[in-house]
Amino acid sequence: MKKLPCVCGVREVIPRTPSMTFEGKSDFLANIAEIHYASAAVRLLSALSIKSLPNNADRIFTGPPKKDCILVDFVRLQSQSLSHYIQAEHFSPPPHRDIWYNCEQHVHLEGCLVPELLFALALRNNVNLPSTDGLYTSVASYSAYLSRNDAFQDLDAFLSLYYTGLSVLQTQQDYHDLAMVYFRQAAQDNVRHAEVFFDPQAHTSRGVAYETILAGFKSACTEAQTHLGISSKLIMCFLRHVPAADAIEHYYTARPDLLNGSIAGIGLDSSEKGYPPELFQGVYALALKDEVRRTAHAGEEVGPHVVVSSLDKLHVERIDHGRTIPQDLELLSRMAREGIMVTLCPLSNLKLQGVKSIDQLPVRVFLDAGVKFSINCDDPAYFGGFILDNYCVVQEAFNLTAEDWRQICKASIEGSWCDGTRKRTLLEELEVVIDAFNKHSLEGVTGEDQLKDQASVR
Ligand SMILES: Nc1ncnc2[nH]cnc12
Ligand SMILES: [Zn+2]
Repeated sequence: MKKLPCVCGVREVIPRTPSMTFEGKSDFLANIAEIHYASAAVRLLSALSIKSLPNNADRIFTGPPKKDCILVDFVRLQSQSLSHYIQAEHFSPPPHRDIWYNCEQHVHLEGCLVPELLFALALRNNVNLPSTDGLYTSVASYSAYLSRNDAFQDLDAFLSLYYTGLSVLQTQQDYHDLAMVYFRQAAQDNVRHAEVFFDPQAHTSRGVAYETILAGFKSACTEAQTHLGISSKLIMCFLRHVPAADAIEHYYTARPDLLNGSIAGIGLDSSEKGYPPELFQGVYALALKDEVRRTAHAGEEVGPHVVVSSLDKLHVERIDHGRTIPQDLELLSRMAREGIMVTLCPLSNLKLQGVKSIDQLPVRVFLDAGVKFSINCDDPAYFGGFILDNYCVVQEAFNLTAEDWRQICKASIEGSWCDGTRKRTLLEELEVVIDAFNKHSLEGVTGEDQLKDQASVR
């Protein structure tokens, strides 16, 4: 059997030869020469229940994948048995991979605190992570951490883990590093414009200055633009479980940045049950008066009435999640009529038990009803993947056509808060990739040819 030159942690598999197969775990591990990219290595070892690195793969690299490597879908590795996964037919990339040219509007930067950064920052800042629930037992307890991620009962169970981990974030550099985890992956996933959430109250309540958080995130946005070509906007979210007066106080602290565009708008997140949108009418009225952009999480765990209240009482321009919208047919047609975009987060809804399977999400319903929506990753460090993983699971569940994807990618650009010039550029670029895809399809290029093309580009 051919020796693998290297294994990389991304979500698609490019076989060196279409016939390459492995007999099982031990064969697979025996043929890894190097594991490249720490997060992937950690996930791989965890997926295979391996406690330490195999002898012949004792070098772990960080940074972008090398060209000469085998790319492995670690996300699927976690959910399927290795023997199932390594069948040759699972080695082809999704057919529409090339036109997944996208914008993302629903990702929490705090939700990008991947285990390797979490534990590195705990060391860097001398933070003792709690071990009472057996979760953070040592700086090497990645597998405990990952297995916890697979067992969230609901949103609040996840949020308790999410807020606990934030204690490692202390300096401007920490916030910069956190945001760069997202932007680096986004660049690999073909994200061209990203609107990213952050929760200032979750940090100021621990004594971190608002200015520290903002400076770290802003410098990462600048780096993403300069080095990765990704434009971005910051959206500050208010925490529903914290009294609304605190949201108003934070609004005034951030107001100069909201008015000068350093922060593009406001959002509302955290526990949905028991904290109706009405509680936050005051702060949203301030934003409306200041002509500051507004969005809110609604319809993630609770029914469509919270979406209606968010529209009517908070005057939001977008709905984050909106999974339950189709339960109210009048609301469904209103969303289409008023062109209000929904930022769906498939893997998040799956992991937090909102749906039993991805095909229960309203992807086809929204497409047919003309509701604009984008596909997003929410908290990728916790839910098993970044944006492309979400695109992959949607494709698997709904078997969408190139035209469906065109509609989704177009909506994700049109529903963004970037200016008209940037939108036009992105829309033009999208048409170029779709034209190339259609031309390829007409010419009858086979999946295998596309695979070869992609492998040679890398
Ligand atoms: N999925 C989610 N819902 C509500 N608040 C959040 N904060 C981070 N992720 C969230
Ligand atoms: Zn969210």
